[in-house]
Amino acid sequence: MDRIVLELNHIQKELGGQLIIHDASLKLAQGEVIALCGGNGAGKSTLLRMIAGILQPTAGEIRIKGKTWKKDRKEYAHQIGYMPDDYLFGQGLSAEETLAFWASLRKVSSDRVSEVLELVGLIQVRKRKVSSFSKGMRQRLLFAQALLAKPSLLIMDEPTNGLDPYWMGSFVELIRYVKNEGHAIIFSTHQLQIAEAISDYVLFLKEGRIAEEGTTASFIERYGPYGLSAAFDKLFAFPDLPLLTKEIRQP
Ligand SMILES: Nc1ncnc2c1ncn2[C@@H]1O[C@H](COP(=O)(O)OP(=O)(O)OP(=O)(O)O)[C@@H](O)[C@H]1O
Repeated sequence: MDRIVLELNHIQKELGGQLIIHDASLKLAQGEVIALCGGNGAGKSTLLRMIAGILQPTAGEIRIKGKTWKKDRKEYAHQIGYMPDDYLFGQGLSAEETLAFWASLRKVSSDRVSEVLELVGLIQVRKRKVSSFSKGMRQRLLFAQALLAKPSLLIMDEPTNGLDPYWMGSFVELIRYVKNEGHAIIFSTHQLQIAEAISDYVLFLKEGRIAEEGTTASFIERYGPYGLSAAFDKLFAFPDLPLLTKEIRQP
């Protein structure tokens, strides 16, 4: 059986007359997690939006379980759960009403709404208006909507942004659970410790190109015990600025 869920073949994206993504190729199988890392403006969100079908590549092809957005839009969209990096919620709705609305669009049962509210720890506050939620609570609600239809492919743009240490740890546990259920996951993050904790494979994007890639173990082999953060420093540090973080990290 073919376990490949997501396939990118030589993707390019031009925006505003500029090439934002140069040539990205990757494969992601069932039960695998890929972390997209890189500096600000590297192209992570653009790449994830293309996978989610929100943007179309200028060149190259994206397949999800063999389907393309162009030819099989419905089947393609059906496989995806997408958590954007920012979202403006309907201000008058409660958490439960918000999820129930998304669930009805995706023909998901109300039992599943309660299940995901429980998973992300919002069941007690489900009747509260989303407008009263903190950033971290809104992130958890966005995560819950992405999980609603038990997608084959979970796409998340900076999912741990705004989470406190408790929910950060819980998020790691949740992703491990979702991974063990056989879902494929691709997400972007600036938090290298999160990439290290949950991903099988890490891609560093720099100026729209895949600058480094490999398993976290392979980063340790190549860059020493600080693996991903040493790779990040090499790829993205400004040579004229002192690397204070390095000193802080030294025991
Ligand atoms: N609609 C657009 N028109 C022109 N340029 C764009 C557009 N959207 C994004 N860009 C540019 O594309 C580049 C990549 O942006 P993107 O948001 O994908 O980066 P990112 O890696 O997600 O960054 P960050 O970590 O800061 O969120 C940036 O230089 C950005 O200015």
